[in-house]
Amino acid sequence: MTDIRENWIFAEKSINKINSATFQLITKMKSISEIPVTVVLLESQADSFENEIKQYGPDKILTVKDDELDKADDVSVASALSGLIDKFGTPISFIFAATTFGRSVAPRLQAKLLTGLTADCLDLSFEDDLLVQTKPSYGDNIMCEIVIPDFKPQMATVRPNIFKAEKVFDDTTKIVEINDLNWDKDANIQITTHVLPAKTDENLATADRIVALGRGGKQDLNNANELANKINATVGVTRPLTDMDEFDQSQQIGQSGETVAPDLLINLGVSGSVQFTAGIENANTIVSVNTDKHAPIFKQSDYCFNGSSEDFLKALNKVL
Ligand SMILES: Cc1cc2nc3c(=O)[nH]c(=O)nc-3n(C[C@H](O)[C@H](O)[C@H](O)COP(=O)(O)OP(=O)(O)OC[C@H]3O[C@@H](n4cnc5c(N)ncnc54)[C@H](O)[C@@H]3O)c2cc1C
Repeated sequence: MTDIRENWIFAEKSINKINSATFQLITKMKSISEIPVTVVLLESQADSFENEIKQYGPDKILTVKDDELDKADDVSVASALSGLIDKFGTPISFIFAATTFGRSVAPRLQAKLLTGLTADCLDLSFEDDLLVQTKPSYGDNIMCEIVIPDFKPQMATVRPNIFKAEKVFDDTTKIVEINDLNWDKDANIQITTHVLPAKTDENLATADRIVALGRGGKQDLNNANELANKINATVGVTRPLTDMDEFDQSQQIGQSGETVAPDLLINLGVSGSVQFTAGIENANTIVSVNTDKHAPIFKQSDYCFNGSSEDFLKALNKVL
């Protein structure tokens, strides 16, 4: 297979829109790549998501138009991407968002291509053509830099909301349309319809304001809900609270939950473990409430209230 001097990004689609993590990856790759950045987009004949993607300034978009592939499952998508590499050559790197879909497609493609993949990266950089992939390890206590010197494409999945997406205002993106890609259809699975998850209005990853409850704040759920309603915030939790009936895993913030980037984050009874703080690095203003004045969360907070979450919530709800 021939090598091509390009870095590729997989454009992930949620229902009827491009996942914002794709735009974040384009901005990041454009800032570190000295060679062209190409976005791979699979879409139906009627769609034109390339118009949205090109606002973020990739050098090229490979648009595969195929109504069947648009509805394909992760096994078939991996097959199609492998077919695309057969057709155009092996890029230097191929990057996916570390979403549920990206985490499923990327390793399937890696196995087909017999190359290396680093999952769940927090940062990327290049040393010439070598992609340096930074990811947390040992319970997030250290950051590892991983490289794949001997195989291509160098593959990585990157957590959403680590990088900021920025639109650009030049119109130089080249769009290449492909209408004849061969791919193996997975005969075992047929996707007949896409259904939006029930809680799209409370999506933590894109929420502007979050009230986060920890073990020290769980008894104040009613007051916390009242505050969240008043300031139009989404409620998130630390991992231990996902064992309670009131919460589920989709509300968990942190290393094994959501990475969030709100304008305002209010932590109530959250100690500030590294696994939790790994998910809040891009929050803008952090307010934390804790009865322990030495709680680690205070080190990462802009405003600290050393006291009980009950006192804090009652006082704040009263003035709002
Ligand atoms: C592989 C792995 C992955 C993990 N992933 C995640 C993850 O994604 N997200 C996550 O959150 N955790 C994760 N964890 C768990 C993590 O290590 C911590 O156990 C967890 O974050 C602690 O949650 P907490 O802060 O709610 O509880 P605690 O650590 O028990 O802290 C409770 C805090 O509340 C304070 N407090 C007590 N009473 C009050 C009160 N009345 N008012 C105000 N403050 C009070 C206490 O002083 C304390 O600081 C993971 C662990 C592992 C091993």
